[in-house]
Amino acid sequence: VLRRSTSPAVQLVRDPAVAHRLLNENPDALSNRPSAGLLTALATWTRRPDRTETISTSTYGSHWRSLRSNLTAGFLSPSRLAALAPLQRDAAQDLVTGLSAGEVVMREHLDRAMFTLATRLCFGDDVEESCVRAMQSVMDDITQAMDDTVSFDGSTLGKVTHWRTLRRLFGLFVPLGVLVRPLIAAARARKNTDSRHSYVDSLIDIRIPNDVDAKRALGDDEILGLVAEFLATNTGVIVACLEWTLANLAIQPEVQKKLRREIDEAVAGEANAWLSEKALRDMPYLRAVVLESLRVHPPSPFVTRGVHDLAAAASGATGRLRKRIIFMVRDIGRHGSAWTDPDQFRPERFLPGGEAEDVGQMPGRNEIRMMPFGGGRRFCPGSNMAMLQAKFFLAALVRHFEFAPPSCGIDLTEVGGFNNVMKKPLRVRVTPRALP
Ligand code: HEM
Repeated sequence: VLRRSTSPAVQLVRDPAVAHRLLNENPDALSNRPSAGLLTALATWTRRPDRTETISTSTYGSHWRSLRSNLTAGFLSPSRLAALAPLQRDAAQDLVTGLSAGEVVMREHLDRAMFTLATRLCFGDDVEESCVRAMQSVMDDITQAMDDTVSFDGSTLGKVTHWRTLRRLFGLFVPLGVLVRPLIAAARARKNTDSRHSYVDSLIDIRIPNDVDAKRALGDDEILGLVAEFLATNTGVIVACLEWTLANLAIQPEVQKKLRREIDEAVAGEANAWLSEKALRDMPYLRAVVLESLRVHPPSPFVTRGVHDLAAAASGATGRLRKRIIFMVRDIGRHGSAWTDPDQFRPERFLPGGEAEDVGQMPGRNEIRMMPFGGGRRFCPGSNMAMLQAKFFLAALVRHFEFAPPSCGIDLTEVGGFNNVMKKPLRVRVTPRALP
């Protein structure tokens, strides 16, 4: 009885047509994730959880809008994305240099490269290597603790377990803070200098609308939460996407060869050995390979929405959670009504003339056939950057190496958590290429 009276209803959505109808017909009701409200307050012992909100946890409204537009219109604007190139090249160069012939477990190399790049984007390029690795280790623990919250079912017993997991999760922000607070202080100290291009610099500058004093700056606790969100979103999901893509390329050498041909031709037209953002945009097969990987193995396997009490929402509060809707992103991308041979990895479907020639990374206006970056108002604001990173690193790897299955073969079993990663980290046989 208790369980029934306290647990919100849960609706699982696996059908692309139903996902499209729900998101299109209910943009207001589906503009929030389920709030953890009381549980978060208990776990953090804070009365003002709104003061530690990130973009993903903020309620739809002015606070969320300010944080999100700082990321999209400010930090991820096209000109800023173009300015990323040197940092990307350094990270790719380190990744390529670190790989040698033989059987290699790719995840540790990819994690290291992507995390180093993420910290540079976040804080600038003068963070000590030992600090970067220490942050990586704490962020690994945070990701693990987040995965442990996935099984929360809303039951009373679940709430007790969930509360403990949340406490552990929030406890990890203490060691993260020890590493990050000095970097925030250093960024505040360089406030009036020209070398201010990092995400933390942008967070120091923004002003948040506020009922009390019109606009206010973010405090260090809030910046810490946003930094953790940035480091997590810029590492785990992109690494998962690269790992799944390489696994499929190793299994299908003809797809790998075709991709390599396109990469070699594109590099031949470049002034240096790395592909520019413009060149990456003009590579249909590279785009098709990454999209097919995101369709078959979406790194974020589900997307949640919380339908809250509308009366309370009208007065600015989140309101009691009435219903939890879970869009099963993986099932949607493999639905038999939208795809032929949905489980097969076949990038050609995204090429002109293919069944998905008009499908892109975001849901279409008239239909949804896949939604690896979510949909509706809370779709992923980093999708363009994610595509750019995935394509750039994949092209660098396929240009410099050939990838083949190891003696034990490749196991495509998935682990369902917040991030959909390979159960057995990918091991591949790597052969360096003599570059043309
Ligand atoms: C392959 C890489 C990535 C994948 C697959 C991915 C996927 C997703 C998904 C499925 C969501 C939930 C969307 C929804 O609820 O409708 C999301 C949200 C989000 N992502 Fe990404 N993401 C990726 C990379 C990034 C990057 C690089 C950034 C930052 C630069 C980023 C920042 C965010 C943020 C801040 C949210 C919360 C948005 C909000 O609540 O308004 N993501 N992402």
